[in-house]
Amino acid sequence: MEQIIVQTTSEQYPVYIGKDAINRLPDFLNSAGYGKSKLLIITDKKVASLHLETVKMLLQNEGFSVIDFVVPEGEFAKTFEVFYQSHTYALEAGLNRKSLILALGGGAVGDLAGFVAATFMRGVPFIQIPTTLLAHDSAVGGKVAINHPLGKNMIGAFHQPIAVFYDLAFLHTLPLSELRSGFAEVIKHGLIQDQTFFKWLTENISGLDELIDEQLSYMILKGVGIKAAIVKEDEKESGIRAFLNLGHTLGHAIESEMGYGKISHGEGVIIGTIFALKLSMKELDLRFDLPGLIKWLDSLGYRTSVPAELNSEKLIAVMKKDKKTVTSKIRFVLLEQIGIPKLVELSDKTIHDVLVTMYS
Ligand SMILES: NC(=O)c1ccc[n+]([C@@H]2O[C@H](COP(=O)([O-])OP(=O)(O)OC[C@H]3O[C@@H](n4cnc5c(N)ncnc54)[C@H](O)[C@@H]3O)[C@@H](O)[C@H]2O)c1
Ligand SMILES: O=C(O)C(=O)C[C@@H](O)[C@H](O)[C@H](O)COP(=O)(O)O
Ligand SMILES: [Zn+2]
Repeated sequence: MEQIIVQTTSEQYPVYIGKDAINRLPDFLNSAGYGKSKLLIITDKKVASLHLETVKMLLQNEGFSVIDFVVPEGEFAKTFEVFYQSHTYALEAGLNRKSLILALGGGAVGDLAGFVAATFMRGVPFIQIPTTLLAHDSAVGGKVAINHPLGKNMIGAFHQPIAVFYDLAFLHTLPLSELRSGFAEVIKHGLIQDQTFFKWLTENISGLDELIDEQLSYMILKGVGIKAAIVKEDEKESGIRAFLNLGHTLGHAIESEMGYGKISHGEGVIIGTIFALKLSMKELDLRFDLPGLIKWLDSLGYRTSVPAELNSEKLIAVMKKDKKTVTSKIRFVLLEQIGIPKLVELSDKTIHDVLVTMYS
């Protein structure tokens, strides 16, 4: 069992990572003073069918009072409607300010449940119990949100969990497509902060269907470590936290233009990352074997070009609403070198000229 402490300006919390990490939950709750609290597990339909019973039984056997609210899978959970329904359920079930919310699932469940926790009676504590590879990123750092038709994660808050229990056994039921989505954020963490780790990934990961626990655990520890270090310096994205957005400017625009849930978050991020690397080579003289990277990504089953049905002008218009953008120019995370990111504002013409090369 590994433990990483996340320290922000105002909060400090543990991330337990490993097999059987979930077994630590009852003791944690008792020692943190939640022994008598009503616990609300928010999870999605798929995760409920696979893992809800395990978590509920663990808590009920130790005498906790636990209820659950099951939401639709994926981006369908990150809507106003489901957000509202979650609040209605919590109110009707008699949750109060001493209650605690547990997010059991991937990033979509974590983002929704965290935002419900951030807003229920002006804020109650919550715990992340990630069940996807992607959630090594989403469960740490306190960004919680739902989507708006005009943009990804547009309605949200910063609300740190009080703990994260990352039990690798939950990941054994993940389909290949979800491992692929999650691995995109692992690659991102290497690219923005750790050249050696990025090189290790390209040299050691040749198929996502054959990942073993040791590799998963190594990647999660690295990713959480990188994220925790960035969030420690800049909890609310006034500076370096924006580097965690590598590939997301175009990635989010692709997700919202295709319709949330039509392409996974990670697949959008990979296309956005290739775009950011092309821009970096043009604007910052980044020296990088992009054909080699694309070949590797292709072999892992990623889409590496912008879907043909998406209009480049419309994508640029959507990117203008990106949260990083504060002037008329869109702001991108680019790389001066692998491991050395930089925020750069670019003209529409520069963006357009490179974007049109992103169609196959
Ligand atoms: N808050 C953040 O910092 C942050 C960071 C990265 C991504 N995100 C958000 O996270 C979301 C994507 O995360 P995700 O892919 O983990 O989300 P997800 O919750 O949508 O999970 C993906 C799919 O996998 C299924 N699933 C989850 N765990 C499973 C398991 N153990 N076995 C089988 N199936 C399982 C879910 O039912 C769902 O269908 C996006 O909305 C993205 O915007 C947030
Ligand atoms: O934690 C962060 O900061 C990130 O940017 C992590 C991203 O992987 C994640 O997708 C995040 O939700 C994007 O945030 P947003 O502010 O661009 O919506
Ligand atoms: Zn992301």
